[in-house]
Amino acid sequence: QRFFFRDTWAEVDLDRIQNNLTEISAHLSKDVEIIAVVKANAYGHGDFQVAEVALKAGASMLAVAFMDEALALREKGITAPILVLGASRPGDVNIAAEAGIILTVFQKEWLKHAQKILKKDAALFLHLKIDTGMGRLGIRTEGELKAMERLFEEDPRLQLHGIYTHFATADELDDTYFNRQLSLFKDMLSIMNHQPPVVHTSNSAAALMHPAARFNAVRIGIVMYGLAPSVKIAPELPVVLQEAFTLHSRIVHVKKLEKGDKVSYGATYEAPEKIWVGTLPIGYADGWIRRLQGQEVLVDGKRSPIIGRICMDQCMVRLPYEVPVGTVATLIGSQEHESISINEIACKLETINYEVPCIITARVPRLYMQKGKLVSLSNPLLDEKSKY
Ligand SMILES: Cc1ncc(COP(=O)(O)O)c(CNc2conc2O)c1O
Repeated sequence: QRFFFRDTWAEVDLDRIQNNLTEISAHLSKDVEIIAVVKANAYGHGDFQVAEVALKAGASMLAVAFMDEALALREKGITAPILVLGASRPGDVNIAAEAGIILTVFQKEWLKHAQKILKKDAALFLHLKIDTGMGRLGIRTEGELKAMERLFEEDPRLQLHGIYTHFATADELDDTYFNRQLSLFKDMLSIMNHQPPVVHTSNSAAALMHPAARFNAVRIGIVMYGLAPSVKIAPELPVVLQEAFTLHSRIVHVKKLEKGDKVSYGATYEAPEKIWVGTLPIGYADGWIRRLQGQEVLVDGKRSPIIGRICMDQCMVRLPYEVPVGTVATLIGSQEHESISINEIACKLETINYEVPCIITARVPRLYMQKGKLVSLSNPLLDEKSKY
């Protein structure tokens, strides 16, 4: 395993990401564009690698959370349009304009400040965000909309390229609140002098469960990674998804404990009988947080519980029997007939599946697989310039 020196790694199956996206776009009508949401390092999967695959699979645009993520993709060679979904500073608009990055706007003052900063020949592409009930970012009144529209009409440097909103409950079975948001958005659209080129409201759940909300582009994140937007709608999804992210480590130490022997900080775990114990080089600084004590990992196809407190860089598991040092442990993924899904980890952590791949930190290298082969690897600790 060259280019990383600690035997813990994540594997990202790029074929699965491509297939998920192909499945989804086949389900949508062909006049609906896909905006691939690759923020937060593509939900922990690798922003550049996922962006490449998503664009190849037909996405026409990428979306990220803030400008740094957009500029990072540009520096890695991505030339496709990138929409920044979050807030940005008016002072940075020239950088965005020059890098062909589309910003989200939702305050008239921001727009007026940007006008003062923008170079005279700049072209700044903007998507106007409407807050129809998410309560996060966006204009909320028709008055704000008309005032902003006037600013766009009077200044050719400001290109109103899109308008969008975000649903708070698209992944729930009850669509009352969803329908209220959708109709508010349509009301706002209806008072505009003319509709911008790109109109989008849907995240994964809305794109798959609410065809009436598609307009001419959808913002696809979680289902591209093969994960369901929520446990509730998982059984209703009209496409088959394949999880793309797995997590593995190799046992670095094996020992037999006698009844009463202790394991890890606080000596909180006491061997109930003679047991075999393995040590894994993964801990809470890798995002494998302490709450995961007791979670099972797969060793030799058997579910093996993490015993004692999880340390910063290591944790211990109770082995089914003696296995050789170097045996692979699968923390997320499958071995033989057993599998541990991201959803199982999310349940153990009392969180949602989105959070799990996001919290696996950068010091866990990502290995990219295509057609079963390792095609690239990202290890921010030892990047391309490293001599190792
Ligand atoms: C504005 C916006 N559009 C689209 C998406 C993609 O959603 P999906 O992954 O469900 O398809 C997100 C994800 N935003 C978040 C996902 O988790 N927390 C968030 O704020 C978003 O914030």
